[in-house]
Amino acid sequence: TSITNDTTRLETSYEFIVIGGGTTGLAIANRLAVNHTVLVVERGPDLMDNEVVNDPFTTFGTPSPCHFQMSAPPQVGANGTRSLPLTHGSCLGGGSAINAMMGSRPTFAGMSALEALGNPGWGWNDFLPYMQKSETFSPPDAAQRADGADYVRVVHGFAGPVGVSYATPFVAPDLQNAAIETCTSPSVYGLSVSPDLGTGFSGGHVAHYYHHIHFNDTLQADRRSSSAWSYLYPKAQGRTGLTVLTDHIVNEVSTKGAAGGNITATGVLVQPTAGGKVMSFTATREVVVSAGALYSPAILQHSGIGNASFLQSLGIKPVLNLPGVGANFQDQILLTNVSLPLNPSANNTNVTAGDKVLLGIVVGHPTATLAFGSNGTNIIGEALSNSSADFTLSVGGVVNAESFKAQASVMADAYRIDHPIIELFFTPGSTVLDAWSQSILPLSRGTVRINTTDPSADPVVDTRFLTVDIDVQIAMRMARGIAQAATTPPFSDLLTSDALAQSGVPPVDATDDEVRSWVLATYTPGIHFIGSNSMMPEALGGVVSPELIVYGTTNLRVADASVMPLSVFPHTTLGLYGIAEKAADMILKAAAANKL
Ligand SMILES: Cc1cc2nc3c(=O)[nH]c(=O)nc-3n(C[C@H](O)[C@H](O)[C@H](O)COP(=O)(O)OP(=O)(O)OC[C@H]3O[C@@H](n4cnc5c(N)ncnc54)[C@H](O)[C@@H]3O)c2cc1C
Repeated sequence: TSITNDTTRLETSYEFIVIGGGTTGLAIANRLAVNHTVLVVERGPDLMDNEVVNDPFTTFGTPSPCHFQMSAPPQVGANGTRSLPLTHGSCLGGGSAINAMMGSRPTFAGMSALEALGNPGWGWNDFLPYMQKSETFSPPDAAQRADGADYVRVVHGFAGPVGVSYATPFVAPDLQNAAIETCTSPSVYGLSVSPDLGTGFSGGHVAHYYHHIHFNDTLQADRRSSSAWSYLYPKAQGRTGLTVLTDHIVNEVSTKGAAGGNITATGVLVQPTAGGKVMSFTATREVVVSAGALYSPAILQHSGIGNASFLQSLGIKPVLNLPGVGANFQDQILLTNVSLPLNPSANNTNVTAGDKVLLGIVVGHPTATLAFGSNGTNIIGEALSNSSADFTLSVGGVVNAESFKAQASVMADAYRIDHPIIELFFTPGSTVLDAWSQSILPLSRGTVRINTTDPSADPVVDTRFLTVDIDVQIAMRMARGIAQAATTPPFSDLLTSDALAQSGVPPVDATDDEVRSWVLATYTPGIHFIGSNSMMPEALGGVVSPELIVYGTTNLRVADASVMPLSVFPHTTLGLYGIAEKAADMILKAAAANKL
């Protein structure tokens, strides 16, 4: 593999060009380069030797040279609006080089919803083998098992590049077991204990959680399993056909095509990230856009692919009128910074974790019934069905009301099976224990739009968080779930008696108005951006087909978080490796059949 930031010695033609050397892009490039020439263009640098990036315990908010924040239009707050910068990774590995490595998978119900939205071949049974292909799962050792960790062998992979393991050492087992027991209490969510949250079954479970970290010495010991440390850097992953160009941005995809017919991607225009001369590279087979949900729609728009009248308003000549580009953008929301002071007498129980802190070592997933009572699925189903599309349509979050209704309908069906509605997770600290809660399947939709023809400028990402009432109702339930957990033994026994008041979370008996105000004043982005080039029928505002080919093109694919039309990955990364493996498989099959 050649990794360089110098274009002078590069070939100018490759069979495949992958835009973005992030989570999905490097995984796809690795598979294609086994028997094809591939150029990856990555905007950020190669930080292979940077120990801040490599160390799995420097996570989430730690200053890192890969860590960037995009400013975004203000969103709803308790008393007006709030500014919520959007965090993303820009270096080899992309988001996987800075994320919290919580190793989450979708459920059977979630993948059924994705399939029902018009995506045959994307159900759980089709998708599981691709998640397995990407993974080397390290079963818990005897000590971890004694502390409660478990797994279900048949759902895991044991020969893939991505290391997935329980934390080693198994931090704060007393906290973990107390948190699990508390989540089984009817006064919290009444969850049942699961051996493994990756089986596809949800049904209201809580479990010890694994992370995408190479704790397994056969891969890379104690390194985060970023896509760079999984699919690129290890010697076993070396590919003579693979060239990775860092510190350069793709300005646009070059295309040719007859009017009224499908267009063909012929290559990309590239310039140094720091500015400089524009160069052209040719792709003889396909161009794959993997620049993530914030940037991939912007690249298509700069290429003349998007809402034609919008592009014309910026002076860009439309190549393809595809109004869904940049619509359907979504993110889960997070209730975070809930720091519950630790009871000093609990120190002896091994709850402190020093600086070896991993986010979310215990995760609970209540269903609608467990969160909202025995009639919960009907309450949520009706709320979804009755949600008005008007506001979302007026801001361009969906291209038509049918799209909003179709998405609400498959979400209601997913909840009817057993899909989790909320995630509650626990994180150890030295003097505090943190409880966090995250929404899973939001219905609010925003937009990603360029506002200049300068390809190096960030797009405008208008998230429209919590603009559909059902999302606010679920967020309020999330806040109440944290309050209940913090006051229910044995978890509460680990905390000071005034821990909840210290954290600022409204008490269990707070009024709805108090809870709503606190939620609107404190929520943050979940940083699981998706949807801005959604895989769904074109009539619903879809941008790519189930084969991930951009509608109206012969050989332009998008494969990254932007293609997910629904947030069925509670955290995105392990699912995205599944998307990468499936995309590579489809691309290689098409190449072998000489279709492209
Ligand atoms: C702080 C944080 C914590 C997170 N925690 C978790 C977690 O615990 N578990 C989990 O599963 N997920 C987590 N996520 C989410 C997950 O990391 C992302 O969803 C995922 O990395 C997105 O992958 P992607 O391939 O779509 O895009 P990315 O990984 O973002 O890759 C896109 C790449 O494209 C590059 N690029 C952009 N524009 C251009 C251009 N014009 N030309 C060339 N290159 C370009 C970018 O620099 C980037 O490297 C977290 C994310 C963040 C930011």
